Amino acid sequence: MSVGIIGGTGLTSLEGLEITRREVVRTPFGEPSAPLIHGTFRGHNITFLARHGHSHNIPPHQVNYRANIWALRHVGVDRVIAVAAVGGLGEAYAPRRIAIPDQIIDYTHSRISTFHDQDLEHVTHIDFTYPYDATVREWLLCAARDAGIDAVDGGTYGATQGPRLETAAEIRRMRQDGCDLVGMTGMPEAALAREAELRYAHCAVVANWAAGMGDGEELSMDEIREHLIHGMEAVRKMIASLS
Ligand SMILES: CSC[C@H]1O[C@H](OP(=O)(O)O)[C@H](O)[C@@H]1O
Ligand code: HPA
Repeated sequence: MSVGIIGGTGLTSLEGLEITRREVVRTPFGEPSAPLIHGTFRGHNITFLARHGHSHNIPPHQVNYRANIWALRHVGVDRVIAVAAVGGLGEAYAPRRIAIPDQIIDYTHSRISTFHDQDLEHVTHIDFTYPYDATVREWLLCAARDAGIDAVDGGTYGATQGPRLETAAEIRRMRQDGCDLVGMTGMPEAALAREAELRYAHCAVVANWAAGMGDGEELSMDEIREHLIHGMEAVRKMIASLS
């Protein structure tokens, strides 16, 4: 089994990964965000990819999601853990909490969201009723339990276009829609992974209360960064506890 880890904000490299090789993959869809980093981590073969590039210079709406997913599949990855920073919308999703969401609502637009748009002979509709892979979700939840981390099992991830954060009214609407978490990169990444037949789940790290939640103050990037440092430490522990 080969595990792909897509690291987002706060996780541009995986500390503790014993690197064996860096690989620049060319894809029919252009350049992935960064070279793939192959290595081993506590007995697992891991391929790490920095979603926003190693120097974090690619904003969420400009990530080449197709190239990233294609590259992971090309090198033989079969499970993908997508680590993502999110805002929390509900009581259970407070800053620093880890959540393994089970649903998605997609509010993004103008992103290329399929591998199938060049197929002139067939129209392909993938099933996406349950957007995350059940086995990878359970694997992550077990790892969290083993690491002593109280991760939330479930939640709906609302994917927004970014790169700006949301307005308080947008977050109120998202709550009414049933969103628990908000981020900017969950789609089309998850749908492309499904099209590519990769087993994919999200490990969401709550970096802040979503806009207008919490104490109603404006969002502070310093606070977000601080929460993320703690949250990503928990993610590393979880990855170290994967069975
Ligand atoms: C305020 S940080 C916003 C930034 O963090 C998330 O990135 P990722 O999902 O790659 O961890 C969010 O989607 C935005 O890109
Ligand atoms: O509040 C947020 N909104 C969107 N993306 C995010 N990523 C971290 N926090 C947030």
